[in-house]
Amino acid sequence: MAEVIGERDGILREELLSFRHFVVETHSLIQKEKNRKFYFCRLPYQNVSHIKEYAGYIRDRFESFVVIGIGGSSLGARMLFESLTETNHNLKKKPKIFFLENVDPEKFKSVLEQIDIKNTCFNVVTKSGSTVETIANFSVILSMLKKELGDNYRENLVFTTDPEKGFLRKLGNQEKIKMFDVPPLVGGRFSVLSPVGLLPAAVAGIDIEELLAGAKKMDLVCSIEEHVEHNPAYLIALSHYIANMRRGKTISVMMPYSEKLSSFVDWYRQLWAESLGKDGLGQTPVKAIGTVDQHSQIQLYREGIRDKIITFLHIEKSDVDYKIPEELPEDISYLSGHSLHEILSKELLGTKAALIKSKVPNITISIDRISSYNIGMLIYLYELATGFSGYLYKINPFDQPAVEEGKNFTYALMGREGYQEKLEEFKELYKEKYKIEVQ
Ligand SMILES: O=P(O)(O)OC[C@H]1O[C@](O)(CO)[C@@H](O)[C@@H]1O
Repeated sequence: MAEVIGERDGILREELLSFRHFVVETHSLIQKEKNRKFYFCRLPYQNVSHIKEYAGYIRDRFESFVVIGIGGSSLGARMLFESLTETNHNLKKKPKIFFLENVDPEKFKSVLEQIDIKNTCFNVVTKSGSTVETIANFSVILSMLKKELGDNYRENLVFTTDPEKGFLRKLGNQEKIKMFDVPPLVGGRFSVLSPVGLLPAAVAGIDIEELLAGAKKMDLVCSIEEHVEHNPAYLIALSHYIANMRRGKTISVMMPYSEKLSSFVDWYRQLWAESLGKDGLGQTPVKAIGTVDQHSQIQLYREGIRDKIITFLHIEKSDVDYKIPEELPEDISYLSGHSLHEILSKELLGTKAALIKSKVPNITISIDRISSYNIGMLIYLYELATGFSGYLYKINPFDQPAVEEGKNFTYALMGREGYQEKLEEFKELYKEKYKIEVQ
């Protein structure tokens, strides 16, 4: 706040409160939109027994589980897996879980080397049913499965896709493959609490009901409280908006003091970037990890260009911890008897103090521990903050029109039917701009 870091960089309480009427109006619009644009708000209330049941079957039957998807069709599931299972899950537990996102042959090879394809369930996740990377990875796997298993290949597949539209749904219907629905009103980056994220999470042994309970709790907090200072989602949205539009903080750094929350930031990056980056507006989300990036980025954050607002994620208690011995040489005896997690927390406090001294705006979100419930709360918090931000920036946070152009050129280059005109446009562009003739 301005009272701590001054008015040039900090937010004035009056400034926040001046949005009071806007917040009340937007709050009631959001409540009305919960069966339409804000349908993701309904996901915490769904019945998940069918997901749990099928996940149970997969857990009993397969040694490995591979999610084939990209963007909103994988980041959420990966975030749940990496934050809520043991760090070395794949070394200790079954089924081992993998993610095939990119079309990078090296990555593909490394996954293949760690699985026995006959004992692996592949979850192909794509809302549109046609994303190039997903369909390409899937096609290679499909031919391998057919070679290994003949007609029984179907048993090793489960699709998560639109309930009616798209190539994958058509194929699933034809081939009688087990399928789960992506709710049509929920876009990829808001879909982690649907089967997109819940099936892989349940297969990994995560308590998905607790996850939804946390999201419900956050929905409750944010539904009854329309006062800007008491609604955490609106507070996050407004403080970022004011920092961006009135203080020039065009970059939002998210810095968890926890390696396990690294992919929470990957998920947040898509949510914030793809939802709000429109009409020349938005804020660039950046990942930093405490304490590691203290030794890499903090010089810039404190004394470099003043374009950042920083969110720290603090975990109060760690499920594991290691104590530093009492008997240490005098030079380092200040560490005696302390623990690793204690140092992590103190370094966060130290970094925060240093940023405050340099008048860098920052927010701290504390959770008592990394649990399904708390991650459910955080997911819902950021999804709602993003949806609310759409009203602040006066943009539609639920589409991604600018992503399509690159996809269309790729289709054209890959020779997809109906994209001949796009190919001509591509060739023309290269000729004109780069003086390169493309064949
Ligand atoms: O689920 P799909 O349709 O494969 O899309 C994957 C991702 O691709 C995007 O459309 C961007 O290209 C994201 O919005 C989406 O999450």
